[in-house]
Amino acid sequence: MTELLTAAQMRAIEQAAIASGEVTGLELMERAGRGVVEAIFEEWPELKAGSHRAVVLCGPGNNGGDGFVVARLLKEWGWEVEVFLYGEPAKLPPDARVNYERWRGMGEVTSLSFPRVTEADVERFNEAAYGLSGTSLVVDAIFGVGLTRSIEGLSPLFGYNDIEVGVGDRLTPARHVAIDIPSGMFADEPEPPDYLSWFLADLTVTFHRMKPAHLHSYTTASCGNVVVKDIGLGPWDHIAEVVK
Ligand SMILES: NC(=O)C1=CN([C@@H]2O[C@H](COP(=O)(O)OP(=O)(O)OC[C@H]3O[C@@H](n4cnc5c(N)ncnc54)[C@H](O)[C@@H]3O)[C@@H](O)[C@H]2O)[C@H](O)CC1
Ligand SMILES: [K+]
Repeated sequence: MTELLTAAQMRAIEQAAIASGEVTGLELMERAGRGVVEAIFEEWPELKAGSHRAVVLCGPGNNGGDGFVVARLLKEWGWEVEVFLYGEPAKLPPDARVNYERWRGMGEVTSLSFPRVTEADVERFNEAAYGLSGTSLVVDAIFGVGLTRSIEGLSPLFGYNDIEVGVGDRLTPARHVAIDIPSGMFADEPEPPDYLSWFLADLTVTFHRMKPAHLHSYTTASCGNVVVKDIGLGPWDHIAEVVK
């Protein structure tokens, strides 16, 4: 079955799987994070060797939770990883909080002011992600299928996608990976809000099945290459049929 799922259908499938007692939200989050790292190395095999640097930008919900898992896994792989949080640790949902704490056991988190980022935040983030620090990968784990409101207030943070990365004197654009969907897009809408025209991902890793947002291509496709990773929700797929 390959048709698209809405955010509500995805949530219903996830809740049914968890309610069955056969899997926990935390296990799903771990599988999601592993799927993202797998997709990164499939997309860019050159990143499997040598030491690399990633900047992970986590948001206030479980999409951010996936980001903390990805940060931990890349660090375990030997990468240098810098993590930013747009959100409040105390208000993270339980599974994201567990992964926040697991990450904190091995690395720092730079908090951005919330809910409105400051110019200083943008400077700090751009320097980490696009200064001469040789960042090879930027992971967008701010918002996923739970985005409910416009994020225009965050747009300064996203202006970065056309800044090239200085690695020595060789400028190479950092690779942008979006977890689940590029932040700012609404899962059920194939067209992004117009203020999002500047945000492009090179790779979007989503879970279980594609959502309407993944069909979107904005001049150059804003999701980039979309990869669907199985996180073991197949047995509950039929739940989608009873959700509007
Ligand atoms: N469905 C699954 O099987 C799995 C999903 N995973 C990941 O979880 C996210 C969905 O997480 P959720 O917490 O529902 O939402 P988000 O993380 O996308 O963020 C929404 C979060 O932020 C708040 N919010 C919404 N809009 C705004 C705004 N404009 N400004 C500030 N804050 C905003 C909102 O209230 C929420 O709290 C999914 O995408 C996956 O990445 C699991 O990890 C794996 C299984
Ligand atoms: K995202």
